[in-house]
Amino acid sequence: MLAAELSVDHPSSSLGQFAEIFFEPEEIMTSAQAKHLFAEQAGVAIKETTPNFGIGARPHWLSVTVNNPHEIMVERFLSVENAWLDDLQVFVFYQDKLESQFSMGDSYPFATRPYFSRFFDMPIQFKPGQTTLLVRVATPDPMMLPIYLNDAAAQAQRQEFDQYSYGLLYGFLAALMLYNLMLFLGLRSLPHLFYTLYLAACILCNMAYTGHAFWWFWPDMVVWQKWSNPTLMMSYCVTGLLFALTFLKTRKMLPRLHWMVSGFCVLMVVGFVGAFYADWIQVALVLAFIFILLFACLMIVLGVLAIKAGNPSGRFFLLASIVSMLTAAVSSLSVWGWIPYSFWTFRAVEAGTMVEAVLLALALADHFRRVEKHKTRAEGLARTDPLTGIYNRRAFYDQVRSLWLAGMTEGKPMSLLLIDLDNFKQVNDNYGHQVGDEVLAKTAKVVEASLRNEDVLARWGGEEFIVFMPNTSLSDALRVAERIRFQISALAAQFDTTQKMQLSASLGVVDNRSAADSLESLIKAADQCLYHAKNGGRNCVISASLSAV
Ligand SMILES: Nc1nc2c(ncn2[C@@H]2O[C@H](COP(=O)(O)OP(=O)(O)OP(=O)(O)O)[C@@H](O)[C@H]2O)c(=O)[nH]1
Repeated sequence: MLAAELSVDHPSSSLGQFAEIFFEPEEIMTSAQAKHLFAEQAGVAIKETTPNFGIGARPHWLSVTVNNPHEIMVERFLSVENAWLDDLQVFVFYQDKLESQFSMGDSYPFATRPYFSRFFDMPIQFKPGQTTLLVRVATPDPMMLPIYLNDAAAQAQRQEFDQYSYGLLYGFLAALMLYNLMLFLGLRSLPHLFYTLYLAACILCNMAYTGHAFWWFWPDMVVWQKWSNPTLMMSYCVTGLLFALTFLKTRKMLPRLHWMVSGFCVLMVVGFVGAFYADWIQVALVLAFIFILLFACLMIVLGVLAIKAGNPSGRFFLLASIVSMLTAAVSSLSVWGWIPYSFWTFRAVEAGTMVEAVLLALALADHFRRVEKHKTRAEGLARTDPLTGIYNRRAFYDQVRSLWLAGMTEGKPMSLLLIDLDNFKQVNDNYGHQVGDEVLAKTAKVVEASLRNEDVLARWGGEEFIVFMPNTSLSDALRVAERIRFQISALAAQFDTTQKMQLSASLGVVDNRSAADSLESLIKAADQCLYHAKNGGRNCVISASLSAV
């Protein structure tokens, strides 16, 4: 015997370091032939906690000798914690006699398993003394063999942790997925749809390779079970890239890369569909693994180039992709046997998926916030006069219409002022257009300073301003108008010009009682007053019911 024997008294023992191993020659062997070969020392001790023979390995046989030092029979669970093996046979020999045997794997319906679990678990009775376990594994998938012998308590503990941790993972991803679906339905934005699909593919892909999906969703569909892993891996990559392309707006910002990535996706999918129809599962698996590897690299390249092209949301995206790639690399390398397999290295990708999902959700939120900010700014700009910073004509109507209607309904007094700078053409001609602009901006400031918060001031045209004053009688409005006229005249002193500046304004003032039954007619009446003020010699206030003040 090359390997040490294992005692039943070590719960959660990993079988790898107690196993001898050989790979099966061309023809399928019986358990008796295999046992004979092991007896002739054809096996080698592997001394690794988790034996790993990579993708497409030939069927392997393992032999482990288990010692029960007690005088009574004890029960232990043999647990092969790899959910994707196609064919697993376990033979239990006691004193050279075959006591029991188990056949299971992805190529058998789930119901044939001796114990309902996502892994390959089986209860084994160990009689006093030595028992030999022979295990035969055949699968085109990565042949990684974390095999444990657990007592009932350790088995229950492992299962409990397994269930809680996957409950947390699926619950978290499903909640995020539904939330993004709602956002898509509400906002109709494609990145939210593809992110939802990406999360769905991510959950399903994880459920497939962890064996949950076979157990819960398709326990009798052995052919689909065989194809589910590579198919869902492909779906994961395709939806992830669709999300990246739409989210990073590559079609507009990085068109060449956009078409290259899209073409690559199509090529991979066509290749995969071909392999599916030809029933080349190994080709499909290799394609899926290559796609996953390139997918991780592409996501990082897309993130970097998007940031370079000036897309600020690319930062969260890049961070998410780096986390995802690093953790996926740890898990993949442990599955392929390039770094030691352990619970943590295998499940690193799941922790990475959760972090990635949060970062991508943040990326979407950041993108949404930027779009909203841009929209609000654009809306603000569309409503603001750029020179003076006050409302423009359109915004004036938007603001005042509802105030006017409310005032009319409640029978409140409302007044309106039209202010026009006098001989403004001369200001431009004498001091230049730039000084003219400054005069306009300062006029807006002094008028604004003379008003209450509820009054609405806007630039009505070139050198003309309008003020709507809710809850204001004509006499109050006249007082304000007069103050404004005075302050505009005083503005001239603020300009240090060689030739003393002459500045004044004419104002037309009306109220709803004396002048109008609609906002338009109120403005028209104020305009007429202004016309009279200009004709009357300028630098004065004319109201609808009063003569010049
Ligand atoms: N600097 C500057 N000038 C402007 C702006 N908008 C309009 N103007 C000028 O304002 C002047 C208005 O001229 P007019 O309509 O003849 O009026 P006015 O010279 O003020 O004469 P009255 O209104 O009759 O007192 C024109 O010369 C326009 O070029 C602007 O945004 N900046």
